[in-house]
This record gives sequence, structure tokens and C-alpha cells, in this order.
Amino acid sequence: MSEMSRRNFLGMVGMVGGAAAAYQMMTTMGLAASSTYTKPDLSGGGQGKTVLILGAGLAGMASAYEMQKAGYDVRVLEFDSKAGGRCWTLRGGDEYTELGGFKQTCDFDRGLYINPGPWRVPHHHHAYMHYAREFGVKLEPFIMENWNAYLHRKADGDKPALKMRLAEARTDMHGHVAELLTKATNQGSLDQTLSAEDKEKLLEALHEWGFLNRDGKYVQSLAVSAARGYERDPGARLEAGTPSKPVDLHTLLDRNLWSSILDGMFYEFRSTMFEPVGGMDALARAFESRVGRFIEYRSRVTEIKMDAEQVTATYVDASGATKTASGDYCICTIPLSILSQVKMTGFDAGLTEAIKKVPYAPSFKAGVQYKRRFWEQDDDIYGGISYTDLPNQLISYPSNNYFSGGKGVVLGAYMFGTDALVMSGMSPEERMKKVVEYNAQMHPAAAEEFDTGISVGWHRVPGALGCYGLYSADTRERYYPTLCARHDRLMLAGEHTSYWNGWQEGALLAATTAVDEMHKFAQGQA
Ligand SMILES: Cc1cc2nc3c(=O)[nH]c(=O)nc-3n(C[C@H](O)[C@H](O)[C@H](O)COP(=O)(O)OP(=O)(O)OC[C@H]3O[C@@H](n4cnc5c(N)ncnc54)[C@H](O)[C@@H]3O)c2cc1C
Repeated sequence: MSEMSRRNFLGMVGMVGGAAAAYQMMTTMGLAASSTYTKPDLSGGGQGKTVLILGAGLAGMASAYEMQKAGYDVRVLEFDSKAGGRCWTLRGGDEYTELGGFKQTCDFDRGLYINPGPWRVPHHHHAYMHYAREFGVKLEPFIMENWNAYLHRKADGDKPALKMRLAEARTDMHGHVAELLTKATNQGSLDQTLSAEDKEKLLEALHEWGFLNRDGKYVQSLAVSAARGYERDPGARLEAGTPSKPVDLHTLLDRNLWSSILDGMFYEFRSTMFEPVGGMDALARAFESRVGRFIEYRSRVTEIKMDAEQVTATYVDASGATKTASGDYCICTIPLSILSQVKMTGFDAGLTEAIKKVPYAPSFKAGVQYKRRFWEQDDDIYGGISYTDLPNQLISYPSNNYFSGGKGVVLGAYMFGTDALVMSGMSPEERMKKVVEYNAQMHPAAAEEFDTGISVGWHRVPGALGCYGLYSADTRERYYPTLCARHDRLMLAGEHTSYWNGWQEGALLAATTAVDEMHKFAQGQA
């Protein structure tokens, strides 16, 4: 088909079937970007065959959902008393006991919640979007970038604490870099690199991009304030606004201020991002309502054994009794952090070695209920994320219920690495005291408005023992292919067998591709 006739053809499809049909046709023809998600093809069915699924997180439930639809006889063993795994929401009345015995009760007001695990979904996560659409899970925008949120740096030696709006740091960084590049271009430093015409165009672009004055300088002015914000906003009559004072380049570099304006530029955080209305566990609940009847809760797998005929899992059930369950095939979605402690019998030594080689990232999250939404009322921040170099790293504000008079819950800390480990080592009360103390350094009102909170240190979550599989280039090369391969009657699936580690999309893609492959194997055996 020539380029012209392809376009005409798509135009016709669009007119007849609407945008969705045109998009479908474009992806079929390879003209539009699409995720690697494709619906699993289980044609031929799985009647008369049994599948044992280990773990009822998103990967386990998506596997169960697809395979039972195709006629397989499905059985799911799940350690926890709930399904969803890391896809989890805490609401008022929920209880959570972590490894080590600390028990917390969530005391949030009705309607308020925190997502201790996943909390945002990129629009290009097509497997997630597919299931959300299929199950009618309502999504709302998650405000990832709010240029009016804060950028905070703690006092450091003789350097005072610093707090500015993200828009101020972004505009100042643009301005200073544009001024320097303009100078270098005018001094002829780029003569070997750029044609005279491109030099002119670059100067023009820098002038606009960096809000420079006619002399190529980035200076305090009303024009600059139109981007970074004003000292005093414009008003009526003679009030033109008072220009704000840019932060100098030395401070931007010295205090690492530029680093906090990058997040939204990454593909994984690109607008528009979404979250399910009412809590992240909505997709887990939707899966559970479809496959819950196959799940045996509070069943902790301790051994997986494979022979020529089947795969058998030994597990300890809710009563403490040791039992076994078998399937012709097995999809194991237990995180590697836990699977490394499960006895594997009848498998290649390469697989058991690979399972032990992937560490899991430590991470800590705290949900804090404040008595009033002071970030909106005092600071004009509606959703989005403020960043700090304090250990709590950020505050994320709710993307919904703006202007509601009552209380509100923020994500008061989201920490990784050593900070997360140190924080998780404290008692829940001590942690919350620290988190509120950190929050108050950015929002002084936090100290007196604190109401209640709950925290989760992920390496202490019994069913996960970590946030997500942390691959290095070396482990990705040496062990990842083994983890992704089919081992006769068993396949591993979960975020750890995807390149979308730490995302629900990874779990769903891993499950749908594992199901596809296992089905092909089963068909070959029929
Ligand atoms: C702090 C944090 C932030 C995140 N942020 C995001 C985000 O913003 N967006 C996003 O899309 N994703 C995010 N993720 C990632 C997302 O939560 C995971 O990638 C996804 O939920 C993993 O699904 P899974 O099915 O692979 O594993 P899991 O959900 O861990 O499921 C595994 C299941 O196995 C069970 N199990 C464990 N041991 C046993 C045993 N011995 N026997 C039987 N069952 C067992 C567990 O109880 C669990 O139900 C985040 C995760 C964390 C922790």
C-alpha cells in the first residue's frame, strides 16, 4: 500500500469505526506505538488439564483468569489471607502485622486510604489498561508533576534550609543554561559544530527556552516571573506584579536542585498517569471476584517438586497442617525473595541458583492523615509531589477530593536504600514521629495537624520481603534468561520476569506471556 493510500484508508476506518477502530487498525499496520502487550492466545483450550498457580498477586490471578477461561482446571495457593500481593490499599479498620511482630491498625477516616505499594499507573501500560477496561475498573488522573509543589533542601552546615517551587528551579535552570550557551555560541565556541544558520536558530531557541532578555541574559524581570512565578502576583489597575528573584546557578548546582525537576521527563512517569478511583487494590479486587473461587488462602508453599508427569507443591495450610497439591503444569509467581527459601526438587541446578541471585530493593512508605488539607489551603498545592533531601524523600498529595473541608491523607515518606532500612528498623510510633517531623520542615502546619498514620517497610512484609527484584547488568545477563525460560512443566512469572520491574505492568506481561508459552507446551503434549 502506498503512503498516500494508507493514510486514506485509515481516514476511512476512522470515519466508519471512530478513533478506537482507527487506532486498532494503525497498530495492526505498525503505524502507532503500542506496548508489548498482546492478548494471550489459548485457542484449542485446556480442557482436561490441571494448572497449579502459586501466589495470588496480579501475576497469579491474571494467569488463573486466562487459563480458567480457556478451560484449564485451575488451583491457586496463596500465603496471605487476601489476594493482590503487593497491589494493596490500607483503609480505616485494616490491620497489618509485619515480620518481627509489629502490628498496626489503620485509623484513617472513612473514604481515606494509602496505597503502600503501587500508587500510579502510566498511560502506556497497556496490559494494565486492558484489564482495567475489561473489568470496568474506574481510573482517575494521578498528578505526577505539579510545578507548584515544593523543592526542599535541609540546612547543611552554613547553608540554610531552602524551599522553592519546582517551577522556580526549572525556570532558573533553563535560564542559566540558556545564558551560558548563548554566550558560548556568540563567542564562536560552537563554530566547528554548527552551521551559521543553525547557530542563529539555536540563539533564537535559547532566547525563548531560557526566558532571556535582549542581551541574552537571564535576569529578574516580569517576563521571567511569567514562567517561575512572582514575588507578588499581578492584580487589578496598576498592579503589574512584582518580579521574583531567580536563584543563582551556583546554588542550583551546589544544592543539586536541578535533579528534582527530572521525574516527569522519564517515559515511565510521563503524563498522563492514572490511579484507580478509591484505591490501587481495585484491580486486584476485580481479578479476585473472577478467580477467588480457585484460591486457597493462608496456604504457604514450602516445597515445589517436579517429575515427568506433574508438579507438586507442599504447603502449610491455615490450620498448620502440611498438605500437597499437584498440577500437570505450574505457574509460580512467588517473589524470588521468598522462592529462594522454598525447596526446589527435580529442577535444574541453574534455576535454583538463579532464583537466589536476585536481591530485592528495600523500600518504606508512610501514609499520614492530617486534620486538614493544609497543602491546599496554605500552599496552593493540589496533587503532585514535593521533593526533599530529608530521609523521607518526598511528600505526595492526594490527586482527588480537592477543596473537601475535612481531613486528608498524604504519602509522607517514600524511601529506598539505607534510609528505608533505618526507618523500618524503628517501631511504628517512632517512624511516624520522624515522618511528621520531616513533613513539618516543608509544611510547618504538619506538626500540629497530625492525626494518625501507618507505615510499611517492604522487606518486613511477610509475603514479599522486599519491594521489587533488583537486577544489575550482570544478573540480568547471567540469570534472567534462566528465570524467564520454561522448565518443562513449570514457569516463573511476576514482575521479576519482566523488564518492567517494580510495576504492575511487569507482573501482568509476565503472566500473559507465561500462560501463552505454557499453553503451547500443553498443546504439543496433547
Ligand atoms: C513500594 C512499592 C511501590 C510500587 N509502585 C508501583 C507503582 O506506582 N505502579 C505500579 O504499577 N507498580 C508499582 N509497584 C510494583 C507492583 O506492586 C508489583 O510489580 C506487582 O504488584 C507485583 O505483582 P506480582 O504478582 O508479580 O507479585 P506479588 O504481588 O508480590 O504476588 C506474589 C504473591 O505470592 C504470595 N506468596 C508469597 N510467598 C508465598 C508462598 N510461600 N506460598 C504461597 N504464596 C506466596 C504473596 O502473598 C503474593 O500474594 C510498587 C511496588 C512497591 C512494593
